Amino acid sequence: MSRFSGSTDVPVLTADEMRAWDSSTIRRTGIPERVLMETAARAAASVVDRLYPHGRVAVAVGSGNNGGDALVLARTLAAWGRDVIAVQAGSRMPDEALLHGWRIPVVPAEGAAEAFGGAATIVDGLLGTGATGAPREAYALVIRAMNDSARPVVALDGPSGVDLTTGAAPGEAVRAAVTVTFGAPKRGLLLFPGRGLAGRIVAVEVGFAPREGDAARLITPAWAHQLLPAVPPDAHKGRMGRVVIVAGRAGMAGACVLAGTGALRAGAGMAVLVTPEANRVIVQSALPEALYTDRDTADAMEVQRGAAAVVAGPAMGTDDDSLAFLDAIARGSDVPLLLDADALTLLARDPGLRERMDRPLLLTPHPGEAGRLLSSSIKEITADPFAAAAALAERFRCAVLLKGTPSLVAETGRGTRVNVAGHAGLATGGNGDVLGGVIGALLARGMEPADAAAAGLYFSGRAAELAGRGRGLLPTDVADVLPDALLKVPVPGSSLNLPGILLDLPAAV
Ligand SMILES: NC(=O)C1=CN([C@@H]2O[C@H](COP(=O)(O)OP(=O)(O)OC[C@H]3O[C@@H](n4cnc5c(N)ncnc54)[C@H](O)[C@@H]3O)[C@@H](O)[C@H]2O)[C@@H](O)CC1
Ligand SMILES: Nc1ncnc2c1ncn2[C@@H]1O[C@H](COP(=O)(O)OP(=O)(O)O)[C@@H](O)[C@H]1O
Ligand SMILES: [K+]
Repeated sequence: MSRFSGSTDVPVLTADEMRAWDSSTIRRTGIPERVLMETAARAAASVVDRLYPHGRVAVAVGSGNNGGDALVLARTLAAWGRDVIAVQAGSRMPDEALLHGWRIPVVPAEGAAEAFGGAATIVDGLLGTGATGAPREAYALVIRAMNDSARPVVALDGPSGVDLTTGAAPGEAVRAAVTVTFGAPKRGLLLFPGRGLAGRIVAVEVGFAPREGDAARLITPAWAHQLLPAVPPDAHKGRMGRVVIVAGRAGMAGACVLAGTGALRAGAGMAVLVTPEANRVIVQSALPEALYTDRDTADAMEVQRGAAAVVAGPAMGTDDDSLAFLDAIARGSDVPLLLDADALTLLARDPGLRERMDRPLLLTPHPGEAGRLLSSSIKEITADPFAAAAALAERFRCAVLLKGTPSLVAETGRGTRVNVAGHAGLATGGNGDVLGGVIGALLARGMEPADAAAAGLYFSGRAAELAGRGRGLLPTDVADVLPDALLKVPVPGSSLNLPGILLDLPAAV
């Protein structure tokens, strides 16, 4: 289960942004680089000592500052009484003065396999944010020895060989059990394959200045809960938001039921399901709390009267009749509109739909739908989802929730929000429908589209974590647990029980 500090603000940075933040902190605050390194390495030493308290620690040392962190960590653990050995991968060691006179045995890269074989735990201090391209030969040799050793590896800042901006691994890459990352999680740790290679991700605070500007940020529990509008004690159904859901062509009633359930479980005052007559008996039996409207005879303006938000698309169909109805819906009101699934395919076919509507808009594509909207391939979308989400937001002048691992929320002029709540048990058809309903309810409570999208992702992901059914999780389970996710702010802190942990994310399995 993901664990966070109480902070509302945890940036997610590219390697370049990290370096810029580094140097601006040093320039503005006068803190010496050595102090940042000392703080980072001591935090990592605490994690290593807490998780792996017994046996020898072999520390792989690169020639840059990531190697400097490794030397400080090695010296710190030695001073704490641990048995430590270093493996030198670069042609030179970082400044020996970092060892403060502690004598740590050092072996060359060729001795890595033996050194790792004789250790209980390995620390990867080869490459961090300064790496470019695939690890060169001596580094690759050490990385292979690490991965072959069957010992747990703790990576400093990131697993060496992973591009900390893109998550790509162009050559040999460390498979870490744990990554201790400094100051903020790096974007490349949250994107696959980097996410898979990083193992458990522990982000530690190391003394940076507050982060300004529009960098990407994590969707944290504290942030999501603080956004939720309070429920007035004298609430009535009219004030809690009426959500209109256009979903489910004939024979596809499930999408409509799931979206409606998501909306009501997330606290909507009323859900109106607009779906063909053929689905009526099913949706009314499955969700008697919702109102039913026959899509084939509905007037698009009339059906949106009194609505606070509209969700359109899940399994609604992509034929000409569906496009005509979507067009009428889009033009028929000015309350926030969420377009998902088939509505996105229709929008890709008729992008002019955007110009014909005048209302706050949120698109929630998966990479396939995003590819159709941007006329690019799924591969291009997933290679740089941050860029794809931003391009969609720009192109359609709206908020965009791009689904994936991780799912992202972008809007022009705002920092992208990154969701890390949830797990692969959500990869089941129907979870997108529940999510659409949840976001619809949040929109109906007056939240901004990008905020509603980000909060919807967090609360659905958190519900999936709380439901605890692993890969057997059903979308209805997620909906059932949603009220608990919405009610309870998780207690800050991680099982490491150390101060200064910003994020503690379990390994992706
Ligand atoms: N500067 C600071 O204030 C802080 C930096 N920190 C650490 O410093 C790291 C960044 O340090 P650097 O900028 O020195 O960069 P790195 O240590 O990540 O890497 C640069 C070194 O690796 C070599 N190198 C680059 N690509 C390579 C490749 N493909 N194969 C083999 N060698 C390669 C370079 O020639 C250089 O010697 C961070 O990841 C973090 O671990 C931390 O100490 C926290 C504070
Ligand atoms: N491995 C995963 N980890 C976290 N969230 C996931 C994972 N797989 C899917 N999800 C989430 O589940 C939802 C599935 O949505 P979608 O692909 O539209 O499904 P469908 O339309 O079939 O219901 C999205 O919010 C997605 O981000
Ligand atoms: K590293």
